[in-house]
Parts: sequence; structure tokens; C-alpha cells
Amino acid sequence: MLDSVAQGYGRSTVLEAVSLTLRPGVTALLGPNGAGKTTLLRTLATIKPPRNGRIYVDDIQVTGEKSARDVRDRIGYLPQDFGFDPRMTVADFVTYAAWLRGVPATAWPDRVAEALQLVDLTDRRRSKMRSLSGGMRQRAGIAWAIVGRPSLVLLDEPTVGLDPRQRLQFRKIVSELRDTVVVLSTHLIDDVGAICDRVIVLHQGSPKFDGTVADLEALGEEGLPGHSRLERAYMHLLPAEEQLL
Ligand SMILES: Nc1ncnc2c1ncn2[C@@H]1O[C@H](COP(=O)(O)OP(=O)(O)OP(=O)(O)O)[C@@H](O)[C@H]1O
Repeated sequence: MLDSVAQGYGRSTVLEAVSLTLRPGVTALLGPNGAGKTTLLRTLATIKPPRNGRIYVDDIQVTGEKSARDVRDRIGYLPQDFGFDPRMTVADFVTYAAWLRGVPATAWPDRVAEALQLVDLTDRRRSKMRSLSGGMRQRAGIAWAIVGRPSLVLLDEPTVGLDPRQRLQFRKIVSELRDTVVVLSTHLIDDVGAICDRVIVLHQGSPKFDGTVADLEALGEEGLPGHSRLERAYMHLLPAEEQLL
């Protein structure tokens, strides 16, 4: 949960007093480039302490580095361009994440197997990371994020660069995480319609809409630019000057 969280870089303010309570299910963070989606995810991931306001993960307030360390094991954060050693095998990559999240060594084999099964990479567990396609890498990234059985999963633009089939595979995996709080940032409105229970539209650092996909669709009147109700609804939420193509 975020309570009046402010965030920024140097003199610029990116998030201004954002308050959000996240619930189990898939929440999309939608917004134009520079809206603050990554900043919000990094703040929730306790990577960048907020300038103001309070953050709670599983009701634990993050007040500094010590409490941040305590809650990080409960968070699975997958940055947009996550790094990896290309020589590592898929299983080693996910095992490394298990170690980072404080999973006891005795549980590594089972947890890694469980995570790889969910993302359908069991057959590729001995493959080198460098040999994977973009979609497989992204799935390995999701395994990396979930191997610690986090209660909060944060995925930053997880479908960028994936082909249509890979995006469908991704959606299937995310749908299986429904009992967890999943937040994903995206520009892809199709993904929002297909898998998200809740949508937050962020614009210039503040939520302009927070509701269900159906609520958002209801805003998509004819006459606005867009090929679907969701696209039109998204355009409707932008300031008038940004609605022009
Ligand atoms: N490390 C940084 N240092 C300074 N400014 C930054 C930094 N990271 C982001 N910003 C600025 O903060 C604002 C929000 O950026 P952020 O990356 O959170 O947006 P975003 O919604 O994720 O955008 P995108 O869709 O392009 O990924 C932008 O103006 C960006 O230039």
C-alpha cells in the first residue's frame, strides 16, 4: 500500500502524493512515456525510498533500509531490462534468485522446479540463458520474480518485444498468479483488456483513473481516436492537447 507517496529525482518531482491499496489480482499501470510507471514500481519494490509518505508491504511499514530488507523477500520485482549472466543456465538463474530472496537452500530444487513449471521452462532448465528467445527470457524473468513465492509481484513492461504467441503465453502465466498481488506496467492496451482485473492510468505522476477494465471501457465513447473502446477510453483520460494525433 502507498499512502501519499511522493517521489522524484534531483529537483524534479515524478510522483505527487500517490495513495494506492493493492489487492490480489492483476493490476495494470498504464500511462504515457515518462508518466512515472517505472518510478512507482521501483518505489514499491523499496529500491528507491520515497521522498514523502508511507509504504506498507503485507502491513509492514517500510521505514528505512532495515525494514526494506525485511519486506524484499516478499516482493518479486522484474525490471524492464533485467540483467543476467548469459553463461548461466536457466536453473542457475532462478536458483540465484531463490538465494537472493532468502529461500533456504534445502528448498531450492523444489522451488526452482515449481517456478520453471509455471513458466513452462522445465525442458529448458539446462539451457544457457543466452540461448533463449526473447519470450523464453521473459518467462525466465518471471520465474526469477516468483521463485520466492512473493506476495507482491511487480513486472515492468513485461511484454515489450514479444511476438503475439509469446504474449499469449505470458498472459496465461500471469493469469495463474491471480491469488497474488500482481502489478504490471504496460503500454499495450490489449494486454490490459485480456488479463487485468484493475487498471490504474497514470499521467504526470498521479492516477487519473483507478477501476476495472469494464469501468475504463465505459469511458471509450465514439469520436475519440482509437480502434477499441479501451484505446478510446485511454485517450479520453489524456489532457485535450494529448488527444490530438
Ligand atoms: N534515474 C533517473 N534520473 C532522473 N530522472 C529520471 C530517472 N528515471 C526516470 N526519470 C524521469 O522521471 C520521469 C518518470 O520516468 P519513469 O521511467 O518512471 O516513467 P515511465 O512511465 O516508466 O516511462 P516509460 O513508459 O517510458 O518507461 C521521466 O520524466 C523520467 O525522465
